[in-house]
Amino acid sequence: MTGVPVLDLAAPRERLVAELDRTCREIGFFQVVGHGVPPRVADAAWRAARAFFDLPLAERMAVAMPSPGYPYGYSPVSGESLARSLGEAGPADLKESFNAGPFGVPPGGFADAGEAQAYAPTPWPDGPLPSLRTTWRAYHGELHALSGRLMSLAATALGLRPDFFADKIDRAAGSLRALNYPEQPHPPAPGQLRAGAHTDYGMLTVLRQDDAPGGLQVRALDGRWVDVPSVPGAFVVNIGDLLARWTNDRWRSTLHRVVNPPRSPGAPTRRQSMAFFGNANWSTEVSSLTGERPKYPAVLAGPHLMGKFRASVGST
Ligand SMILES: O=C(O)CCC(=O)C(=O)O
Ligand SMILES: [Fe+2]
Repeated sequence: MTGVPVLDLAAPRERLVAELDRTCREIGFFQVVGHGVPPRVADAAWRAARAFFDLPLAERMAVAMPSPGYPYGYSPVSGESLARSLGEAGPADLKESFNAGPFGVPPGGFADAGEAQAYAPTPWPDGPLPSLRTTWRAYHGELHALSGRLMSLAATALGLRPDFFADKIDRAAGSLRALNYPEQPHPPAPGQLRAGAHTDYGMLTVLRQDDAPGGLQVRALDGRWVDVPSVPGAFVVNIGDLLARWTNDRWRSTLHRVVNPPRSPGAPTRRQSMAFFGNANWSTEVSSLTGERPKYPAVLAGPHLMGKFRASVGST
């Protein structure tokens, strides 16, 4: 398989799950159309994110992540190195982000302080941008529902009953992140990228991306970096480490990165993306569900994810 296929979620289920299994084994990425997320909900959240990044830095910093390792809020340019989550001493990424946690708290209290932190409040900007919170609430709800549908398809593709994951993701802290990759008036430092090569940590990531130069690339099985073109209205979906581990590596959590735009003066190169990170319930035990000899020891979903996140912000 060369490139990242586009799957139509409105296609017959049998064909869809066969294609899903194939692409998750071979490249771990696909794009989806026919997903049913209303464009006006997606566009409103997208525009609010752009307006947030257009605010003066002082106003963005007013909602900065309050401490290292705090999962939500604003992270300024060079505040994160995704390559560092893999233990590499990568230079800081040329991106800024705003990160929002879940919009409600699940019933029944938290298992431990880690789970409570996954539900920590998001520091929302007020005043100039009341719409960030309201538009993101609607978008978060849509993407939470879409990732539930994708997990049902995933279960079928893995030979499980369609609702296998339902009670393992129903109290998961899904988070929403908007990324802004600014213009690059000066050449980046050697090895410095918009986002360093990394894998995602959780179950599924559902990404909307701009059509701008300097975009997302995925590392194919043969080691080549493959562009993920912007398809209007589509979401890019990829498998995270936790789901790959759960499938005993039948499915791949693939390295990806965001490269710098070409240094062609005059052409606008600002790029935006929005990622929804779908997770599993904090206390769900993840151990091979393929029936083959497990390659990895069992882990609890939440603590495993939080450890990776902390490494990426250098707070371990
Ligand atoms: O901006 C993108 O296209 C990808 C961002 C990404 O991979 C991430 O935030 O995990
Ligand atoms: Fe990623």
